[in-house]
Amino acid sequence: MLSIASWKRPEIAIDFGSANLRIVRRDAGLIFNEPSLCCFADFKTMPRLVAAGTAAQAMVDRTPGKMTVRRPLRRGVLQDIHTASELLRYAVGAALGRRLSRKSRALIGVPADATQAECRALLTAADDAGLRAAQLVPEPFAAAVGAGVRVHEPRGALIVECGAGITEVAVLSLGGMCVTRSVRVGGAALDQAITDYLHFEHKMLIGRQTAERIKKGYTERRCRQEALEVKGRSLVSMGPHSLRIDAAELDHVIGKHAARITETIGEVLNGTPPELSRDLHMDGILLTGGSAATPRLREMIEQHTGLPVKIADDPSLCVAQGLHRLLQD
Ligand SMILES: Nc1ncnc2c1ncn2[C@@H]1O[C@H](COP(=O)(O)OP(=O)(O)OP(=O)(O)O)[C@@H](O)[C@H]1O
Repeated sequence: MLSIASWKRPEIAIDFGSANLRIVRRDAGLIFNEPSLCCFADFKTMPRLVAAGTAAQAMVDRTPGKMTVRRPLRRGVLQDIHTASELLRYAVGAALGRRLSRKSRALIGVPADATQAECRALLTAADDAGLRAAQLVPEPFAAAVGAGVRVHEPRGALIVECGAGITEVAVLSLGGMCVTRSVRVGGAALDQAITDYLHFEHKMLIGRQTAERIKKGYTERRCRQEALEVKGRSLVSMGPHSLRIDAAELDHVIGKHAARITETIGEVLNGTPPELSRDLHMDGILLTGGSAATPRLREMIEQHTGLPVKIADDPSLCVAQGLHRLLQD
């Protein structure tokens, strides 16, 4: 990873997530925020981009045989360089216009524990998309900056960046990361757990977008303990079907998912030097990322660690906002 201080000022920064791609410009802030998706025709033979971002999301699980919707990242890391460079080219073009995009230098967020091969793949995709000399920034660091943590002070701060594909836990102090761990689960794994639960317990098939809608609906209704209506296909009658599920049923699914995250936080706390631990006891834990709002996650972290837990303002935008501040430094 290159040092930010050695960088000739980049003009844009990219939060390239498993679920969403966000671009910020130094002088204008957030200028692009769309799903990380591309739809191709004839992907295996001669791939042709049909749609990207929001337009591609409308096509998920609705494509005919010749078309396929692809995600460039899975579990926080790049899996498909071609799709990634197509999406970056589309996003940078949409955000900046074609002429400008070809000359742009960029800062790109990357998981703190990404391997060298994963970092190289991301840089190759950026280069293929026409971006010059991209520089990588660890996402938990960017998230902390975006959430307003004074990262350069000699004081420990514990950040849990809860994304769609990966959850990263980091203790920061003096402008660096002292202890980091990640677990390759996030909001997408929770959507899958909800899908599996309905399949096995209610004999009902639902799509990925429905699972995500159920999760978000549950976030809103849980405090009122309201039941949720779910629509899908019955595995018994094989036809369209709807049913009502109680918030308590989803509590159980979410509890199992959140346990993997609390375990990772426990490992980080166990590996944190005593002076930093003292700071964490006073300041608690800060949750960032779109999945920070997941019900029970905050409660379970509080119960498991005994530390106070806060959710950042606009948690899903913390990485992008942090990258924006780093562009201005
Ligand atoms: N209100 C909500 N309740 C629960 N989950 C939510 C809510 N809003 C968004 N999410 C989830 O947040 C995730 C997206 O968060 P974010 O944009 O931070 O991820 P990302 O940066 O694309 O992923 P990653 O960093 O893991 O690669 C999705 O899984 C989405 O379902």
